[in-house]
Amino acid sequence: MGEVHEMFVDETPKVFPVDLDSDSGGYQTATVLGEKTYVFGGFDDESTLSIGIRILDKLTGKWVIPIVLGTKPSQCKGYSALLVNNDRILILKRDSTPDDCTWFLEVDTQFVREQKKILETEVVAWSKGVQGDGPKPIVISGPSGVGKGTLISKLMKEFPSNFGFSVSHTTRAPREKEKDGVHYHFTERSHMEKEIQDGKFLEFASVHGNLYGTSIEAVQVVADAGKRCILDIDVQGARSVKASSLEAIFIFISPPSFEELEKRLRARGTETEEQVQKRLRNAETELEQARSLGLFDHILVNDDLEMCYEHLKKLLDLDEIMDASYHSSPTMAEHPVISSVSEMDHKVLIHSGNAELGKASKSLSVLDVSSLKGGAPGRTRGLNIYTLDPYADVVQGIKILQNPSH
Ligand SMILES: Nc1ncnc2c1ncn2[C@@H]1O[C@H](COP(=O)(O)OP(=O)(O)OP(=O)(O)O)[C@@H](O)[C@H]1O
Ligand SMILES: Nc1nc2c(ncn2[C@@H]2O[C@H](COP(=O)(O)O)[C@@H](O)[C@H]2O)c(=O)[nH]1
Repeated sequence: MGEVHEMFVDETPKVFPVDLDSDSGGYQTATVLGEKTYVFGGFDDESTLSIGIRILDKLTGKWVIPIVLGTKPSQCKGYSALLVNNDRILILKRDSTPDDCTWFLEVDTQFVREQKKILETEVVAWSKGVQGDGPKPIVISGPSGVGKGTLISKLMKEFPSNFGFSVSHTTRAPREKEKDGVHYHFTERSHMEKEIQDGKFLEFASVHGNLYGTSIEAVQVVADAGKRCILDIDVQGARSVKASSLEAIFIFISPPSFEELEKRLRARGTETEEQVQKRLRNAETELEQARSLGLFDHILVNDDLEMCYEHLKKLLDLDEIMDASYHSSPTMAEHPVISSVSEMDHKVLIHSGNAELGKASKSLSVLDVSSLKGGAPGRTRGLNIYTLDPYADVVQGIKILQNPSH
């Protein structure tokens, strides 16, 4: 056995009730990170907890209501909260199903820091935990007319429950068969510019004379549906995503020749001659950038459509996706009654059990948070949870000391 660490298991939760003000309701918890204390909780009615958040800044002595990004967990009867990795608070919902039990409130992750800069105020972001290496979002780029949309449609049609399309915003006018909210969110430039300023976009770019962008919500909606997100964005957008906290796979679709690209773009018949010329000029730059930037993980040539589609499926490892644990959350008991959580060396010890049911109901799980991936917007992947013998003294290199007061 390797080195044995001592871990003191404190049966009292690492969260404490806070008396804020009378109208905020009963159960609240506080977690301290540096000069800030994150307080959340509060009952909506007598039995369920809705998680509202406020921050006490020790330096100013003032309470701040942060901007809360992401989809928050549904109401619950209680929760345990614990700061992990010094950048997010792990929330374990009590009496929840395993796939809705593990959440993170990101308070100082890369994504949150970026948003704080943009919004110039306090920001926190919710992210749901998923076990294992759930598949990454897919960014598909390539010149206009190369067939990105055609390939994505095929993928969504064949695997409707696996993939979800990130519906972008654009200031360009809708084409004849395009539907608002399905193909794009068609929007006024001034409105989109305001939303960009308000930090609602993960990325945006001026493409062929119009503004296009991926909102944080567009990505979140797909993750909330338990699906793998596909983004159809230009090379500038792909660069922004690469620089952001969204971990994705980057695929560039290339035409077999420039002549063929021109032919497809004209045959589609959706652009004016002037627009076609502009798109072709931009295609040259995009093709050049795809080769030189080292941004893309894969470059696929879309010559024969069926062949290209087969290659796409192969590189996305679709067989593996079918088995992937993307939909599953940590393997904890159904509706665990968590009695305490504590952390050491990126391992969170979770004691569950029901006092009324006695010893037999006790269980001890370890949640390894050492290699979390992704996060808001979307999902926190890479959770690893396993169950231990709650009465063992030494398990997996951790010496467990029971709290003498219990
Ligand atoms: N392999 C292929 N061979 C021949 N035609 C193709 C092939 N792939 C797509 N097309 C056709 O090319 C045209 C452009 O395809 P599509 O609209 O999917 O391109 P796109 O890359 O999504 O363009 P944009 O970026 O402008 O949205 C369509 O008419 C489509 O049917
Ligand atoms: N940077 C972004 N580019 C986007 C986004 N949505 C679409 N696009 C790209 O725009 C061009 C033109 O699209 P079209 O529908 O007008 O033909 C194409 O290359 C798309 O990939 C976005 O959100 N961000």
